[in-house]
Amino acid sequence: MTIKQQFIDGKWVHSNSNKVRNIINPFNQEVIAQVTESDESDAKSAITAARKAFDQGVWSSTPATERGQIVYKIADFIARDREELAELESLDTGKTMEESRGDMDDIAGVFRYYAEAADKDGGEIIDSPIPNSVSKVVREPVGVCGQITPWNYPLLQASWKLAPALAAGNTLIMKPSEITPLTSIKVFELIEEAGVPSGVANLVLGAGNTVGAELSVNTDVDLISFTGGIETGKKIMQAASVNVKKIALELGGKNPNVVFADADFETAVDQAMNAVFFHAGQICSAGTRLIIEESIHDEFVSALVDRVKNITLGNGFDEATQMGPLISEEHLNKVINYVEKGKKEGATIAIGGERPEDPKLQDGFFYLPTVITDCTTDMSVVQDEGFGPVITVEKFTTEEEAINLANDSIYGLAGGVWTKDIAKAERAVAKMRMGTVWINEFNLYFPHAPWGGFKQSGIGRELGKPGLDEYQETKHIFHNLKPESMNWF
Ligand SMILES: NC(=O)c1ccc[n+]([C@@H]2O[C@H](COP(=O)([O-])OP(=O)(O)OC[C@H]3O[C@@H](n4cnc5c(N)ncnc54)[C@H](O)[C@@H]3O)[C@@H](O)[C@H]2O)c1
Ligand SMILES: C[N+](C)(C)CC=O
Repeated sequence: MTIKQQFIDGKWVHSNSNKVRNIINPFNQEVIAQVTESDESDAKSAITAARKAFDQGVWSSTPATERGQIVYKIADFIARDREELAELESLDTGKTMEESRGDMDDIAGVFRYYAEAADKDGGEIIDSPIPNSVSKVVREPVGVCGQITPWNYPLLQASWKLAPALAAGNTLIMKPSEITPLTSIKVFELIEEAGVPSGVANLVLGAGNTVGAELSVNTDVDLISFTGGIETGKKIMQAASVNVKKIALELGGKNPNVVFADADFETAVDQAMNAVFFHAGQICSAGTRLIIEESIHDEFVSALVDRVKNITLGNGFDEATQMGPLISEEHLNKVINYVEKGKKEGATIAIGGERPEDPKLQDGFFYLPTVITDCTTDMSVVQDEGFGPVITVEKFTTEEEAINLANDSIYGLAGGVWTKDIAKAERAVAKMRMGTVWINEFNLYFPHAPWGGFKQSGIGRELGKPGLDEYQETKHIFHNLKPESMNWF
């Protein structure tokens, strides 16, 4: 098996340690690839390359239109290699091919969006209050950017960082999750093919506490953009303080899905399932907290349970599969413990709550889609991010109670409301403390609209114009057209 390499200063190279990591298919635990395992010294080499490339101005002084054209080429190559990329993503994460193909389309869309945005900001002229002067504002790249991504949407989360950083003229070092690096490696081949100059985009592969920690603490890095868990986010924030790096954090969520009695019942049931069982619930914005109006609670739970019985678990490459495995044994154990804790706290397992018995699924990290009822807001299953195919159900009787339940969380990533009453929907979302709120929808995102969290779900925004702003410094240029002595001293 060829050992996949890191990409530093325009070259594919082995790590200094020469150590190798096996990459595992979560469906059957087969080794699907071997990658070089970077360490701090590799991260330092990549940072040096990115620093040099930035300081030489090779990319930042390339006209924005030209940068946009190169970023557009990356989008075209992703579209061209869609099937290969989707296969790598499904092998690596266990998600279905349909999901992976959808991800690749979204990813190409993100590169296109930022390619087009690259030359659209000509700065602005300020109406200066000082006579005989010109006051203008320009946007410049931040500098050297460290980018750290998680395993659940490996290339999608990478694209939200790579595309705006490149479009804005930065240099970067990306570190994908050590367990799902395959699509990121492939996209760096496409970045090279598109003609991004050497040293501008660098890829290191390896563990968070070595490579990721070096990116966070190194004073030659100007910005660190991280997507992942809240505890890692806190460590990165602390490390980044050493040189007051700019930080962008996309962290976890425990996302409420509020269903009022007047909602379109069938659609709300169907979408409540999509909200949580897509990618086996391993989605930051999964609608894991179902909050149902009491008058329809029993009927809703019963309809949900009936449909959950029919979810087909299996290999992501099998067209019949609706839900794949969890990412790893370690993560499976976390989900098992999370549900067991809920049981001890008095919640009821309406369906699921264990591993499947099907002999064909025993080599994979599968967990049954699970509905937990009799939940109260103080329970850990309601408050903690389980990150598995598990939905908890709470009841409410008044609009105010529904909103209070929805907001009762340290997180504030996303949430949804289902009702036919337009005024009620608008009242509800106005009070929900989350970065994204959906009315009669769940889990939708697109490149044009910003994404990010209130409260402990993060700092900053990705996607949309704010996603580009993260990678830009704002500079005010004041030009005195009639300089005169002040005669103050
Ligand atoms: N808000 C969002 O948009 C969003 C999107 C996807 C995932 N997530 C969150 O990601 C989490 C799941 O991902 P995960 O388990 O890979 O998260 P994680 O925090 O364990 O790891 C994420 C990345 O951080 C690296 N890392 C680990 N320790 C580090 C350290 N000390 N310093 C620097 N880097 C370090 C890892 O190697 C990995 O690349 C969930 O909480 C999920 O909600 C959030
Ligand atoms: C941001 N999103 C929804 C694509 C993936 C979250 O895990």
